[in-house]
Amino acid sequence: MAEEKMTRDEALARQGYRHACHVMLYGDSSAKLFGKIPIKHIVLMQMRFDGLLGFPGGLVNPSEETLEAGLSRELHEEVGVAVRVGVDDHMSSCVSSSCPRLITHSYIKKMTEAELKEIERAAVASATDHGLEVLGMVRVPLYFLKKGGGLPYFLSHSFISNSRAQLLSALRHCRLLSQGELKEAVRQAEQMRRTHSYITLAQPHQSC
Ligand SMILES: O=c1[nH]cnc2c1ncn2[C@@H]1O[C@H](COP(=O)(O)OP(=O)(O)O)[C@@H](O)[C@H]1O
Repeated sequence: MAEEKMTRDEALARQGYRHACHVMLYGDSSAKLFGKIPIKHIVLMQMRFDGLLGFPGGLVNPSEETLEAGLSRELHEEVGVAVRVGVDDHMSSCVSSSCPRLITHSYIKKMTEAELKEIERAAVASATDHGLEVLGMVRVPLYFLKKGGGLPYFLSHSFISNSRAQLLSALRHCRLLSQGELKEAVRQAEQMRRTHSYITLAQPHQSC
């Protein structure tokens, strides 16, 4: 089902909708996998309590706080350190195709490799949600290995709501991968789904 996109202001003007705000924290990296495959970028997602992948964030009530203040508060609970997200970090808003009367807001925030590593440490050491709502932060592999390893396999996992689409559009928007690489990763992921029936690709999940 196609998603209905809108600006942040249009979203806030909608009556009778709940708002969910999630952020892709990312940055550049000089690390190399096996000492030879450049990682190039760190992109953080998380394994949620329900076994689905998604971004850090949560529900925000705009009548009580701004979307960004609410997202920063949720982030603190999930990653254990204060990460300030602002209006400038907003990327897109759309009506959820899987949850009735929910608008999902997607944010992106670039950080240094050291800051991202600190978040990964704190997410285990001090985040109140660790081991409960959040089972762990995960890095998105942005490289391609033989037989679909790397990004294609990652994309064949199951994702909450529209987070898979949010990931793809954020990777495109930030130019972390080319349009051709993204198309190829999606193509391989779809092929895996067809050929390996034990892998289930994200269907709209009713987790509202
Ligand atoms: O990463 C995401 N991107 C887009 N929507 C998401 C993501 N994670 C969760 N959602 C949607 O937003 C709703 C609320 O998100 P979440 O479960 O993180 O909030 P909560 O911890 O405040 O309940 C979920 O029920 C789901 O429909």
